[in-house]
Amino acid sequence: MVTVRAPATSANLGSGFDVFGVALDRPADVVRVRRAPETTIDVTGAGSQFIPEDPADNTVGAVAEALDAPAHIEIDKGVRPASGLGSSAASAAAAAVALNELYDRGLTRKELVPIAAEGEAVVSGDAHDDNVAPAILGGFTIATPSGIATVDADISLVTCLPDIVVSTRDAREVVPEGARVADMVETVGNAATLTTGMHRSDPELVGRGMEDSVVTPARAELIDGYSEVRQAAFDAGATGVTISGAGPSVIAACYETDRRSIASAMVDAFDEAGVESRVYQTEIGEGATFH
Ligand SMILES: Nc1ncnc2c1ncn2[C@@H]1O[C@H](COP(=O)(O)OP(=O)(O)OP(=O)(O)O)[C@@H](O)[C@H]1O
Ligand SMILES: N[C@@H](CCO)C(=O)O
Repeated sequence: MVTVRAPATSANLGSGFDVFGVALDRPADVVRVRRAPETTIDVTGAGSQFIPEDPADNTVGAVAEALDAPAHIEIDKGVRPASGLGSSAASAAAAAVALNELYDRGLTRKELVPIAAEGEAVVSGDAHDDNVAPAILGGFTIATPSGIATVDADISLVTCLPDIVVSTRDAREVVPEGARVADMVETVGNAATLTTGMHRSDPELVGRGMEDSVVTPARAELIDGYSEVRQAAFDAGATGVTISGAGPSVIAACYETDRRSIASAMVDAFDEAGVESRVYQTEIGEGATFH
Protein backbone atom coordinates (compact mmCIF):
# COMPACT_ATOMS: atom_id res chain seq x y z
CA MET A 1 0.00 0.00 0.00
CA VAL A 2 1.27 3.50 -0.87
CA THR A 3 -0.40 6.65 0.49
CA VAL A 4 0.07 10.12 -1.00
CA ARG A 5 -1.39 13.53 -0.08
CA ALA A 6 -1.76 16.06 -2.91
CA PRO A 7 -2.84 19.65 -2.25
CA ALA A 8 -5.53 21.89 -3.63
CA THR A 9 -4.20 24.25 -6.29
CA SER A 10 -5.26 27.51 -7.87
CA ALA A 11 -4.80 27.78 -11.63
CA ASN A 12 -4.59 30.84 -13.90
CA LEU A 13 -4.10 33.56 -11.23
CA GLY A 14 -5.83 35.89 -13.69
CA SER A 15 -3.21 36.70 -16.29
CA GLY A 16 -1.83 33.14 -16.66
CA PHE A 17 -4.81 31.33 -18.17
CA ASP A 18 -3.96 27.62 -18.61
CA VAL A 19 -0.32 28.36 -17.67
CA PHE A 20 0.09 29.56 -14.06
CA GLY A 21 -0.70 27.55 -10.94
CA VAL A 22 0.09 27.52 -7.24
CA ALA A 23 -0.03 24.74 -4.67
CA LEU A 24 -2.04 25.72 -1.58
CA ASP A 25 -1.05 24.39 1.82
CA ARG A 26 -4.65 23.18 2.31
CA PRO A 27 -7.11 21.54 1.73
CA ALA A 28 -5.81 18.27 0.16
CA ASP A 29 -6.82 14.84 -1.14
CA VAL A 30 -5.30 11.64 0.25
CA VAL A 31 -5.00 8.67 -2.13
CA ARG A 32 -4.11 5.08 -1.13
CA VAL A 33 -3.18 2.50 -3.78
CA ARG A 34 -2.54 -1.24 -3.71
CA ARG A 35 -1.82 -3.58 -6.61
CA ALA A 36 -4.85 -5.33 -8.14
CA PRO A 37 -5.56 -7.23 -11.38
CA GLU A 38 -7.79 -4.37 -12.54
CA THR A 39 -8.47 -0.85 -11.39
CA THR A 40 -11.28 -0.23 -8.90
CA ILE A 41 -11.99 3.03 -7.07
CA ASP A 42 -13.60 4.01 -3.74
CA VAL A 43 -14.27 7.69 -3.03
CA THR A 44 -15.07 9.20 0.39
CA GLY A 45 -14.98 12.74 1.81
CA ALA A 46 -15.97 16.19 0.49
CA GLY A 47 -18.44 15.98 -2.38
CA SER A 48 -17.77 12.26 -2.89
CA GLN A 49 -21.42 11.66 -3.80
CA PHE A 50 -20.79 13.64 -7.03
CA ILE A 51 -17.64 11.77 -8.05
CA PRO A 52 -17.89 8.69 -10.28
CA GLU A 53 -16.15 5.50 -9.14
CA ASP A 54 -16.03 4.05 -12.65
CA PRO A 55 -12.33 4.23 -13.70
CA ALA A 56 -13.40 5.49 -17.13
CA ASP A 57 -14.89 8.63 -15.56
CA ASN A 58 -12.57 9.32 -12.64
CA THR A 59 -9.30 11.20 -13.10
CA VAL A 60 -7.35 8.49 -11.25
CA GLY A 61 -8.59 5.82 -13.65
CA ALA A 62 -6.97 7.64 -16.58
CA VAL A 63 -3.72 7.92 -14.59
CA ALA A 64 -3.69 4.20 -13.75
CA GLU A 65 -4.20 3.41 -17.41
CA ALA A 66 -1.50 5.83 -18.59
CA LEU A 67 1.00 4.23 -16.18
CA ASP A 68 -0.23 0.69 -16.97
CA ALA A 69 -0.62 0.32 -13.21
CA PRO A 70 -3.91 -1.37 -12.26
CA ALA A 71 -4.76 -0.88 -8.61
CA HIS A 72 -7.43 -0.60 -5.99
CA ILE A 73 -7.49 3.15 -5.37
CA GLU A 74 -9.06 4.80 -2.31
CA ILE A 75 -9.59 8.54 -2.56
CA ASP A 76 -10.30 10.59 0.56
CA LYS A 77 -11.47 13.94 -0.81
CA GLY A 78 -10.50 17.07 1.06
CA VAL A 79 -10.99 19.26 -2.03
CA ARG A 80 -14.63 19.58 -3.08
CA PRO A 81 -15.26 18.86 -6.80
CA ALA A 82 -16.12 21.71 -9.19
CA SER A 83 -14.56 24.17 -6.75
CA GLY A 84 -11.89 25.93 -8.77
CA LEU A 85 -9.39 24.54 -6.28
CA GLY A 86 -8.07 21.76 -8.50
CA SER A 87 -10.18 18.97 -7.01
CA SER A 88 -9.91 16.67 -10.00
CA ALA A 89 -6.18 17.44 -10.28
CA ALA A 90 -5.44 16.71 -6.60
CA SER A 91 -6.64 13.12 -6.98
CA ALA A 92 -4.87 12.69 -10.32
CA ALA A 93 -1.59 14.09 -8.99
CA ALA A 94 -1.68 11.93 -5.86
CA ALA A 95 -2.51 8.83 -7.91
CA ALA A 96 0.32 9.52 -10.38
CA VAL A 97 2.91 9.85 -7.59
CA ALA A 98 1.52 6.84 -5.67
CA LEU A 99 1.26 4.48 -8.66
CA ASN A 100 4.72 5.46 -9.91
CA GLU A 101 6.03 4.30 -6.53
CA LEU A 102 3.81 1.22 -6.23
CA TYR A 103 4.91 -0.12 -9.63
CA ASP A 104 8.45 1.26 -9.39
CA ARG A 105 8.07 3.05 -12.74
CA GLY A 106 10.95 5.42 -11.99
CA LEU A 107 9.42 8.52 -13.59
CA THR A 108 10.53 11.94 -12.33
CA ARG A 109 8.04 14.38 -10.83
CA LYS A 110 8.11 16.47 -14.02
CA GLU A 111 7.51 13.35 -16.14
CA LEU A 112 4.45 12.57 -14.02
CA VAL A 113 2.78 15.92 -14.85
CA PRO A 114 1.52 14.95 -18.36
CA ILE A 115 0.42 11.57 -16.98
CA ALA A 116 -1.70 13.27 -14.30
CA ALA A 117 -3.02 15.69 -16.93
CA GLU A 118 -4.59 12.71 -18.74
CA GLY A 119 -7.02 12.70 -15.81
CA GLU A 120 -7.93 16.35 -16.46
CA ALA A 121 -8.81 15.43 -20.05
CA VAL A 122 -11.39 12.97 -18.71
CA VAL A 123 -13.31 15.68 -16.84
CA SER A 124 -12.87 18.84 -18.89
CA GLY A 125 -11.98 17.57 -22.36
CA ASP A 126 -8.53 19.22 -22.20
CA ALA A 127 -5.27 17.84 -20.75
CA HIS A 128 -4.24 21.20 -19.24
CA ASP A 129 -1.29 20.98 -16.82
CA ASP A 130 -1.84 24.11 -14.74
CA ASN A 131 -3.39 22.34 -11.71
CA VAL A 132 -1.52 19.03 -11.82
CA ALA A 133 1.89 20.74 -12.14
CA PRO A 134 1.70 22.55 -8.77
CA ALA A 135 -0.14 19.60 -7.17
CA ILE A 136 2.88 17.40 -7.99
CA LEU A 137 5.77 19.88 -7.86
CA GLY A 138 4.59 22.45 -5.30
CA GLY A 139 5.20 26.22 -5.32
CA PHE A 140 4.29 28.52 -8.23
CA THR A 141 4.43 26.76 -11.58
CA ILE A 142 4.51 27.98 -15.18
CA ALA A 143 3.36 25.12 -17.40
CA THR A 144 3.80 25.55 -21.16
CA PRO A 145 4.00 23.01 -23.99
CA SER A 146 7.78 23.45 -24.02
CA GLY A 147 8.26 22.68 -20.32
CA ILE A 148 7.51 23.56 -16.71
CA ALA A 149 9.27 26.17 -14.59
CA THR A 150 8.79 26.35 -10.82
CA VAL A 151 9.34 29.12 -8.28
CA ASP A 152 9.44 28.45 -4.56
CA ALA A 153 7.47 31.58 -3.59
CA ASP A 154 6.16 32.69 -0.20
CA ILE A 155 2.87 34.57 -0.62
CA SER A 156 -0.17 34.68 1.69
CA LEU A 157 -3.46 33.81 0.03
CA VAL A 158 -7.14 33.64 0.87
CA THR A 159 -9.44 31.37 -1.13
CA CYS A 160 -13.17 31.64 -0.65
CA LEU A 161 -15.33 28.76 -1.92
CA PRO A 162 -19.01 29.69 -2.37
CA ASP A 163 -21.77 27.11 -2.25
CA ILE A 164 -22.15 27.26 -6.05
CA VAL A 165 -21.08 24.59 -8.54
CA VAL A 166 -19.21 25.65 -11.70
CA SER A 167 -17.75 22.79 -13.71
CA THR A 168 -14.56 23.43 -15.62
CA ARG A 169 -16.24 22.11 -18.75
CA ASP A 170 -18.98 24.79 -18.49
CA ALA A 171 -16.50 27.54 -17.58
CA ARG A 172 -14.41 26.72 -20.65
CA GLU A 173 -17.47 27.22 -22.86
CA VAL A 174 -17.56 30.97 -22.03
CA VAL A 175 -13.86 31.63 -22.75
CA PRO A 176 -13.66 34.06 -25.71
CA GLU A 177 -12.29 32.60 -28.94
CA GLY A 178 -9.81 35.43 -29.44
CA ALA A 179 -8.37 38.55 -27.83
CA ARG A 180 -7.57 42.07 -29.09
CA VAL A 181 -3.89 42.94 -29.39
CA ALA A 182 -4.33 45.64 -26.71
CA ASP A 183 -5.66 43.01 -24.29
CA MET A 184 -2.82 40.67 -25.21
CA VAL A 185 -0.26 43.37 -24.47
CA GLU A 186 -1.86 44.04 -21.09
CA THR A 187 -1.97 40.32 -20.26
CA VAL A 188 1.70 39.80 -21.14
CA GLY A 189 2.63 42.73 -18.90
CA ASN A 190 0.55 41.44 -16.03
CA ALA A 191 1.88 37.89 -16.36
CA ALA A 192 5.47 39.17 -16.32
CA THR A 193 4.71 41.34 -13.29
CA LEU A 194 3.18 38.40 -11.45
CA THR A 195 6.15 36.14 -12.25
CA THR A 196 8.59 38.77 -10.97
CA GLY A 197 6.45 39.11 -7.85
CA MET A 198 6.63 35.36 -7.23
CA HIS A 199 10.43 35.42 -7.59
CA ARG A 200 10.62 38.21 -5.02
CA SER A 201 7.77 36.88 -2.83
CA ASP A 202 6.28 40.36 -3.22
CA PRO A 203 2.47 40.48 -2.66
CA GLU A 204 2.14 43.89 -4.35
CA LEU A 205 3.60 42.69 -7.66
CA VAL A 206 1.75 39.37 -7.50
CA GLY A 207 -1.53 41.15 -6.82
CA ARG A 208 -1.05 43.69 -9.61
CA GLY A 209 -0.19 40.87 -12.02
CA MET A 210 -3.43 39.02 -11.28
CA GLU A 211 -5.46 41.49 -13.39
CA ASP A 212 -6.98 40.01 -16.54
CA SER A 213 -9.52 41.53 -18.93
CA VAL A 214 -9.96 38.57 -21.30
CA VAL A 215 -11.12 35.38 -19.55
CA THR A 216 -12.04 36.53 -16.03
CA PRO A 217 -14.84 39.00 -16.92
CA ALA A 218 -16.65 36.33 -18.97
CA ARG A 219 -16.41 33.80 -16.15
CA ALA A 220 -17.37 36.29 -13.42
CA GLU A 221 -20.92 36.13 -14.79
CA LEU A 222 -21.13 32.52 -13.55
CA ILE A 223 -20.40 33.48 -9.92
CA ASP A 224 -23.16 35.27 -7.97
CA GLY A 225 -21.65 38.06 -5.89
CA TYR A 226 -18.23 37.97 -7.58
CA SER A 227 -17.75 41.72 -8.04
CA GLU A 228 -18.92 42.49 -4.47
CA VAL A 229 -16.59 39.85 -3.00
CA ARG A 230 -13.69 41.16 -5.08
CA GLN A 231 -14.30 44.71 -3.88
CA ALA A 232 -14.69 43.59 -0.24
CA ALA A 233 -11.36 41.77 -0.42
CA PHE A 234 -9.62 44.86 -1.84
CA ASP A 235 -11.22 47.05 0.83
CA ALA A 236 -9.84 44.69 3.51
CA GLY A 237 -6.31 44.99 2.11
CA ALA A 238 -5.94 42.41 -0.67
CA THR A 239 -3.23 43.25 -3.20
CA GLY A 240 -4.96 41.27 -5.98
CA VAL A 241 -8.19 39.32 -6.43
CA THR A 242 -9.37 37.00 -9.19
CA ILE A 243 -11.25 33.79 -9.92
CA SER A 244 -9.43 30.65 -8.76
CA GLY A 245 -9.12 28.21 -11.65
CA ALA A 246 -12.40 27.89 -13.50
CA GLY A 247 -14.28 29.11 -10.40
CA PRO A 248 -16.41 29.45 -8.39
CA SER A 249 -13.69 30.00 -5.74
CA VAL A 250 -12.26 33.51 -5.51
CA ILE A 251 -8.60 33.96 -4.58
CA ALA A 252 -6.92 36.99 -3.00
CA ALA A 253 -3.19 37.67 -2.59
CA CYS A 254 -2.20 39.71 0.47
CA TYR A 255 0.20 40.44 3.29
CA GLU A 256 -0.07 37.87 6.07
CA THR A 257 -1.26 40.51 8.55
CA ASP A 258 -4.38 41.19 6.42
CA ARG A 259 -5.31 37.56 5.77
CA ARG A 260 -7.84 37.15 8.56
CA SER A 261 -9.78 40.35 7.84
CA ILE A 262 -9.83 39.62 4.10
CA ALA A 263 -11.19 36.13 4.83
CA SER A 264 -14.09 37.45 6.88
CA ALA A 265 -14.80 40.28 4.41
CA MET A 266 -15.11 37.78 1.56
CA VAL A 267 -17.44 35.47 3.49
CA ASP A 268 -19.60 38.45 4.54
CA ALA A 269 -19.82 39.74 0.96
CA PHE A 270 -20.91 36.35 -0.38
CA ASP A 271 -23.40 36.17 2.48
CA GLU A 272 -24.86 39.56 1.51
CA ALA A 273 -25.27 38.23 -2.03
CA GLY A 274 -27.25 35.32 -0.59
CA VAL A 275 -24.48 32.74 -1.06
CA GLU A 276 -22.97 30.64 1.73
CA SER A 277 -19.23 30.11 1.51
CA ARG A 278 -16.23 28.69 3.31
CA VAL A 279 -12.82 30.25 3.36
CA TYR A 280 -9.24 28.98 3.55
CA GLN A 281 -6.50 31.22 4.93
CA THR A 282 -3.53 29.70 3.22
CA GLU A 283 -0.15 30.18 1.59
CA ILE A 284 1.83 28.65 -1.24
CA GLY A 285 2.63 25.10 -0.22
CA GLU A 286 4.47 21.93 -1.23
CA GLY A 287 3.47 19.37 -3.84
CA ALA A 288 2.42 15.75 -3.32
CA THR A 289 3.94 14.04 -0.28
CA PHE A 290 4.15 10.39 0.84
CA HIS A 291 2.41 9.50 4.09
N1 LIG B 1 -11.03 12.12 -8.47
C1 LIG B 1 -11.85 13.13 -8.75
N2 LIG B 1 -11.91 14.19 -7.92
C2 LIG B 1 -12.76 15.22 -8.17
N3 LIG B 1 -13.59 15.27 -9.22
C3 LIG B 1 -13.55 14.25 -10.10
C4 LIG B 1 -12.68 13.15 -9.90
N4 LIG B 1 -12.86 12.29 -10.94
C5 LIG B 1 -13.81 12.82 -11.73
N5 LIG B 1 -14.23 14.00 -11.23
C6 LIG B 1 -15.26 14.87 -11.82
O1 LIG B 1 -14.62 16.08 -12.21
C7 LIG B 1 -15.49 17.19 -12.06
C8 LIG B 1 -14.79 18.22 -11.19
O2 LIG B 1 -13.70 18.69 -11.89
P1 LIG B 1 -13.58 20.22 -12.28
O3 LIG B 1 -12.35 20.36 -13.09
O4 LIG B 1 -14.89 20.64 -12.88
O5 LIG B 1 -13.45 20.91 -10.86
P2 LIG B 1 -12.17 21.34 -10.06
O6 LIG B 1 -11.10 20.33 -10.30
O7 LIG B 1 -12.53 21.59 -8.65
O8 LIG B 1 -11.90 22.74 -10.71
P3 LIG B 1 -10.63 23.55 -11.27
O9 LIG B 1 -9.93 22.59 -12.19
O10 LIG B 1 -11.25 24.73 -11.92
O11 LIG B 1 -9.78 23.94 -10.13
C9 LIG B 1 -16.75 16.66 -11.39
O12 LIG B 1 -17.72 16.46 -12.40
C10 LIG B 1 -16.32 15.31 -10.84
O13 LIG B 1 -17.37 14.36 -10.79
N1 LIG C 1 -6.93 26.58 -16.64
C1 LIG C 1 -8.11 25.82 -16.38
C2 LIG C 1 -8.10 25.44 -14.92
C3 LIG C 1 -9.31 24.67 -14.51
O1 LIG C 1 -9.07 23.31 -14.52
C4 LIG C 1 -9.31 26.68 -16.69
O2 LIG C 1 -9.35 27.82 -16.18
O3 LIG C 1 -10.22 26.24 -17.40
